[in-house]
Amino acid sequence: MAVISVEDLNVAYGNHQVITDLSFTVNEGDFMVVIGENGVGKTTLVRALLGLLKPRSGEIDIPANTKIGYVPQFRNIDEEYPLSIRDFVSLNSGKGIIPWLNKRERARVDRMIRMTDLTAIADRPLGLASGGEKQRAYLAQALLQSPQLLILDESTASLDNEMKYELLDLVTRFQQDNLSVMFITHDWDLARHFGTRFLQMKPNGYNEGPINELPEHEEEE
Ligand SMILES: Nc1ncnc2c1ncn2[C@@H]1O[C@H](COP(=O)(O)OP(=O)(O)OP(=O)(O)O)[C@@H](O)[C@H]1O
Repeated sequence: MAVISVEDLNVAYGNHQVITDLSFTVNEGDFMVVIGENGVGKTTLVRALLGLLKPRSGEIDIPANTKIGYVPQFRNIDEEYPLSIRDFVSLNSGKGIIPWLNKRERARVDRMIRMTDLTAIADRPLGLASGGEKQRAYLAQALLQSPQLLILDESTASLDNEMKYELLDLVTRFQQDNLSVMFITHDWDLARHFGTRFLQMKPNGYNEGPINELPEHEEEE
């Protein structure tokens, strides 16, 4: 079953056409890698999928019961950021932060913190966490609502290589709960390692297919 299907999508900023006649589908259980060079329109696509940008034309079809979790590009959080990791994850409960959560909601937050290996540091301010810990906190926050689709927007860009693999390994653990993933990247090694399907965005068109059909990486003109 499709969790997102896109047909003939066109997105522009004023006169600057960024996405032209793009069609693709993400099905249940896919780890869809969206790959392409800088400036090709990957983030623009994500913004359109999240409803933050109105397409010029085309269809974005997301079934009514599909929730989307979103892990943004890594942003450095100020050391003085006051919320603890647990409070930061709780922000996505729709109820504000602990202690106003009920017992069930609190148990849910704790479970998510456990599943992202953050239990030992859950009371530490997020601002003092390492890059990888911050990413896991974003992941826990995004997964708190049990989304059917998780969009990771270059979330690994500022992590070192080992941490990138760790974070995505963790994401694949959640896939066993029928989570579909859309991973936006320009890292070809990560794409091949974790992807089951790919959408390649190029200045002159798009390719979609199973990951074993992802072409060799060539520098684009
Ligand atoms: N708000 C905006 N107004 C005008 N042009 C924009 C805006 N945001 C992005 N663009 C342009 O749209 C094009 C696509 O940008 P986008 O950020 O979607 O690319 P990307 O593939 O995500 O790039 P990167 O890999 O560098 O993050 C670029 O030429 C960019 O300069």
